[in-house]
Amino acid sequence: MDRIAAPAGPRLSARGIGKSFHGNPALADVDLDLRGGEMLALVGANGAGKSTLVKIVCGALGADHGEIRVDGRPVSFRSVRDALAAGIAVAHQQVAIIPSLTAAENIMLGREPLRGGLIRNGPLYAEAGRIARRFGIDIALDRECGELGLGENKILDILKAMESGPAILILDEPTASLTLNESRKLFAFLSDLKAQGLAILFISHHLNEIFEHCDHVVVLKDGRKVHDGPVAATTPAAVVQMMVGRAIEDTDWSSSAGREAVTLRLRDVTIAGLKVPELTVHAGEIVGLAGVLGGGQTQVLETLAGDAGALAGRDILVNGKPGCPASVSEAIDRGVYLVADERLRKALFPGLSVEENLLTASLAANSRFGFMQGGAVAAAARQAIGRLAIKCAGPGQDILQLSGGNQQKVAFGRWLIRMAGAGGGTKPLLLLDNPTEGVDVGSKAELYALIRDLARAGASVLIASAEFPEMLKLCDRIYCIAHGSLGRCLERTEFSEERLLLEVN
Ligand SMILES: Nc1ncnc2c1ncn2[C@@H]1O[C@H](COP(=O)(O)OP(=O)(O)OP(=O)(O)O)[C@@H](O)[C@H]1O
Repeated sequence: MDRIAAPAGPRLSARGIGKSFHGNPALADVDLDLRGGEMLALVGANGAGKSTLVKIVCGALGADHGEIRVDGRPVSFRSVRDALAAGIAVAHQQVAIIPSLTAAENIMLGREPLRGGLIRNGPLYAEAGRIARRFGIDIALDRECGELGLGENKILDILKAMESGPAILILDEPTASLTLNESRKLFAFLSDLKAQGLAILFISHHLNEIFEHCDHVVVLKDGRKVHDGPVAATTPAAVVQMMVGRAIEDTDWSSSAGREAVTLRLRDVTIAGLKVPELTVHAGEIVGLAGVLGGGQTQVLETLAGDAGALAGRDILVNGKPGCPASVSEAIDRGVYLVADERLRKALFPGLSVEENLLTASLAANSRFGFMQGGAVAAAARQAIGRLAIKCAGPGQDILQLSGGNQQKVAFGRWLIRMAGAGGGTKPLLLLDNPTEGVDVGSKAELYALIRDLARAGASVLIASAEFPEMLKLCDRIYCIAHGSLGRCLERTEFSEERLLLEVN
């Protein structure tokens, strides 16, 4: 940990960094300075080049141009290991924690004290305890990580990254799926690390976090740096303007279409241990499910989308039809469309192109005698790419080459194409699980407008989001999950973040 003692100059300097992919520039001439004891926010719209810059700085990707210095000395990284040896550690968005191991075992993973080939538990717990105390962490070290909250797992993940004693820590969207309480714990931890002299590079789409916790902000737009200055010298509105080139209204996106027929009704059912005494959604309505992470919201949405087998119960109506769909294809035929969380694991097909991913739910509608109708297919994909402003080299690009936020838009676009193909007959029931994770503020507002317009045109929407402010903006009503049961349903007049937090804890 000695490396943390900060020198006067920047710990990390990048100069003139450039990178193109197949001739398309992702970064052009970017400079960045990061000092010890500073938390620097790197922001930009989806596809602006943030992850590419981080990958270059941490040795995962080579730059075409430019120079990186650590403590004033030029460095050349050929791997993440090289960057780690120079004192640069990264904690990625997805936590690399093994749920079946205890907190101590995860902290010590790969460097367990051994005797005769056997792990020595006493010294393992003693060393894990020493590390936890060193960073002021108060987590039960003998608990299995699967029983801990995501926020605690995120802190453990960062603790693991701290094991090499880095002077520079890079955090790529660390709060993307954390609730407010979990984010608070994480920021308290980061603030301690900063006080100890660590230099932190922080990527986030949450401007409130940046203005509350960061010292400096660098804005990227289309691969170029367009702003670099102290957070105290700017405003969220100015940063948004620089990122997306326009102001974003902070508005109410709820449908307020008036309640029509009930399209979704569950009464007295239990879904994966969560009691649901009653849940209703009307056509034209946007309804939220608020809970702590792992509260059962995902299981409710996946069950309704036919992804968890049949659901027994006498009073079940899903998109206007009795009973719960027993399979995903039955749900899709009923007009029940799920935008799943964890996009790369559940919502997208990693080996396929943007176009193929967009069309997977509409193959039948776009084929004739078993053959895909090339023209219709290409036109539908192009339209979705345009409507959602998906930044890609073209429809044939591999989905994995898109930035995270743009991948998320593809997961959404698939259902837009399906809805267009299905015509106006059956109105859809949209099930949205953290639908804007990793999406930038500008694109978020566009997705909110789209969801509201779909609801106003008669769709029913059920949404779960770790971002409570998102649900407060979008929903007409919100059900709160507490103590293993879907409980109180708040009307818009009762909405506030504090109230939601009180109801779900
Ligand atoms: N391996 C790759 N091959 C081709 N293009 C790529 C590759 N990696 C990134 N890109 C492109 O580089 C650009 C910048 O992407 P990057 O992931 O750095 O954006 P980002 O700012 O991190 O976006 P987000 O907020 O969505 O995560 C995008 O247009 C992306 O499609």
